[in-house]
Amino acid sequence: MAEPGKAVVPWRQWALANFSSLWFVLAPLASLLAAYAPRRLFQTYFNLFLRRRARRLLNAVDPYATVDISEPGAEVRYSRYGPVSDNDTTYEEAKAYLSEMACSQEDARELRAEGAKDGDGLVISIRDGQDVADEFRGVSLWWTSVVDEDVQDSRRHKRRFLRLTFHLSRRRLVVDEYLPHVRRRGREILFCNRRRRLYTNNKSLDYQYVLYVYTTSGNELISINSIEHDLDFLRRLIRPTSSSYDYKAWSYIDFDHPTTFDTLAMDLAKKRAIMEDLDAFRSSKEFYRRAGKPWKRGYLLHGPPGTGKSTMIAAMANYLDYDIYDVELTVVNTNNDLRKLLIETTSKSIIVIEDIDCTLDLTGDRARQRRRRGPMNGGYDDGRPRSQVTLSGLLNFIDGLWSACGGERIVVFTTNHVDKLDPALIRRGRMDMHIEMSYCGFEAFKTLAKNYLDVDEHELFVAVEEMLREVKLTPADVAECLMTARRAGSGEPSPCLQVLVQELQKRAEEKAEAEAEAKARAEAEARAMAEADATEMDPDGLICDLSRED
Ligand SMILES: Nc1ncnc2c1ncn2[C@@H]1O[C@H](COP(=O)(O)OP(=O)(O)OP(=O)(O)O)[C@@H](O)[C@H]1O
Ligand SMILES: [Mg+2]
Repeated sequence: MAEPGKAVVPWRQWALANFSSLWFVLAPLASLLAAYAPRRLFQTYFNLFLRRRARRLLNAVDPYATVDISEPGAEVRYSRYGPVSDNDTTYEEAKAYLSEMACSQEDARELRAEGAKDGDGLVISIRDGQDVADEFRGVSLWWTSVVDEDVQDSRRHKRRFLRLTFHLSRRRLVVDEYLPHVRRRGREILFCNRRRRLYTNNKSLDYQYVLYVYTTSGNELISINSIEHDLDFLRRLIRPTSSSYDYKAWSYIDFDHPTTFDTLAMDLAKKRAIMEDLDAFRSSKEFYRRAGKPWKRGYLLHGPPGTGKSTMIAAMANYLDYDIYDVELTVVNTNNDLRKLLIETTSKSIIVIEDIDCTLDLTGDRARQRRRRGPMNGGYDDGRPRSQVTLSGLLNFIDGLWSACGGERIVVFTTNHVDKLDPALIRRGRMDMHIEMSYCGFEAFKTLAKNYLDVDEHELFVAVEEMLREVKLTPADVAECLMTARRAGSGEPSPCLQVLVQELQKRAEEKAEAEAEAKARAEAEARAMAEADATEMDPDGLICDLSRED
């Protein structure tokens, strides 16, 4: 309502009267709208409509898509513990795949060669900017090596990519089938070209735990290495110091053992059975998957010292072309450390625990283990923390849930005293095949004679065969005899075999003496027992012998 005394001004009149002031407000707004709205409209329109159309148009002109596989390590990634190594192996796998292709294609003429990481070989790859064509299920694909100089990086880091170009309509085939095929084949090539390794575990970290105690005077650093309190509780509060970040669980050297199954001296039927078993294992990936079993197999090698248990492991590794992980249990602190070791092993490997009966207290007396260890830590042996690895930890190591990761692993235990081991440790399913490595038989001897003297037949063989039936000599002993004459300068087989025959004769005599002694001792004992029985039954000698006439 209008106020009394004041004329009613229509809004138009009011607007005209205030036009100049309104103009000042509206003009900038209008110009802003004029400038902004079309661009916004265009962008929306472009995004919704034109871009899609443009892409279609582009696809019609250029119907090819690309996938880049970049060299690892181009970007340094950081975790909260510091820089982390790039474990993506796709680039290396694709490079190995291309290397094989480049070597087999006549068109690929401009190649690059780099020294292989393992071994003396060269890795051939395509030169930057060069193309190599491939065909997969009738579809053509092209690979190019591309170098991208990262100008933002002050060190002008060169990033290399392997670029795969393919027709857009084949995208699913490339992603779902071709690239996995490239990785698989690349892995196989890398595996064949690599030098095999013999790993051994490093001593578990003695964590230098630190505890920050917040006090009124500031933070104090307290080392609690030897605190006899509930370490488990403290471990939840604290983290290991930074020295543990670069800790490596395994160290390795190139594995270059010359033993093969041909040079391994043992009963031929037994040897063949082992080789067939290994063959069956290697080719049974699908079977294990179907049967719901992790792809691994356990072998227990038992027998006296010097019968070739360690030699057998080398022969297995050479036969299967696997790496060896030699676990030294005494330097593994806890079951958890043991699990971590397992996780860091690769597939196609043999995990070995030698002399399992001697390494830890892993015999069946689990109650004694518990008493010895106490609830928290294993105490100390010679000032070093005693390993807390338990039988159950080891059982889990062999066939717990973690053991299934990776697949294609062989576990080998060796022992001189199979009877000392907990039956749970060596039951079938854990140690699937029990192999007894025994004293040297004639067949094993013939293998050693071939290895050391390069002879298949000799007149002394008959004598050796006869004596080996009587005398127990380990293959290590036989090998030593055959080597003795060689060391003395004779390369001829006869002197070497003579040494062996003499050794066998000596052992046969010792055996006969020992047997005679044992027999005499047994007879003496039997006589003593008979006399003692007689005295017990007739302490006063009253019973007379009626058969006697006087
Ligand atoms: N069966 C075998 N075939 C060929 N060589 C053998 C055989 N057994 C032993 N040798 C020879 O004897 C040496 C010792 O053998 P090896 O270390 O394999 O015995 P082992 O059974 O592992 O003994 P230990 O129980 O003491 O560990 C080997 O270096 C090898 O030269
Ligand atoms: Mg051994």
